[in-house]
Amino acid sequence: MTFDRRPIVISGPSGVGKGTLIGRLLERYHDTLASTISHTTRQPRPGEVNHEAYHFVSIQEFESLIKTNAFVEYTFFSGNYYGTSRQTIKDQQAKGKIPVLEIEMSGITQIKMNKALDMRFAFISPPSLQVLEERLHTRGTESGKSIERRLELAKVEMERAKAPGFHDIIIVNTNLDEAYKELEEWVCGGTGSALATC
Ligand SMILES: Nc1ncnc2c1ncn2[C@@H]1O[C@H](COP(=O)(O)OP(=O)(O)OP(=O)(O)O)[C@@H](O)[C@H]1O
Repeated sequence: MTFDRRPIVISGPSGVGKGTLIGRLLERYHDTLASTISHTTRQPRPGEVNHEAYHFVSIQEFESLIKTNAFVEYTFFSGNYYGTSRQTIKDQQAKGKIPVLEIEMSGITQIKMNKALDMRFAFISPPSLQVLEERLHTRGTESGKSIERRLELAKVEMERAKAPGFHDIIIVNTNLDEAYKELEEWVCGGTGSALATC
């Protein structure tokens, strides 16, 4: 039996529940799936451990990595760089794991432009922008301005996600358990089944 070992890319607007869904997936399938570790130039938050939460680097280091083509995708957001290195994908594959990437829209475009990369893409959508706004407020991690900016970006992402074939699956996260089940089925089952152990 052959299994689909392609890296899994999960995207969606900020606050839609990606982190929550991916957390569940990785907890359940930790023997098979592993999240990649991004590079960032932002400061670590309390409790964030270098090389676990992120690879924290200086702007100079990040820019020199860009020049050496070290990233499959990177972006500059809110004054900081964020990127996924080729190395973090290889590291997880070397451990026999299927890499799971959580990235935003421009990252997907960069990955899709690179024909040498073969990944599969899931988009997590909120039921509505209003619900998304409520979740961001409830999470309590963002200022009013930051929520506004995230909602603006969400509109663009949701519009872009409608383009046929841009994502392999769109999961509407209305009910968390149902959205999780749909994600798990996509990861584990159907044609191009990813996991032997699901
Ligand atoms: N189906 C759901 N119903 C209600 N609340 C939800 C649902 N899914 C997630 N949430 C809540 O919404 C908030 C945002 O979720 P989460 O932090 O996972 O989003 P995210 O997409 O990872 O955001 P970011 O990209 O900013 O990290 C959290 O407080 C989470 O508990």
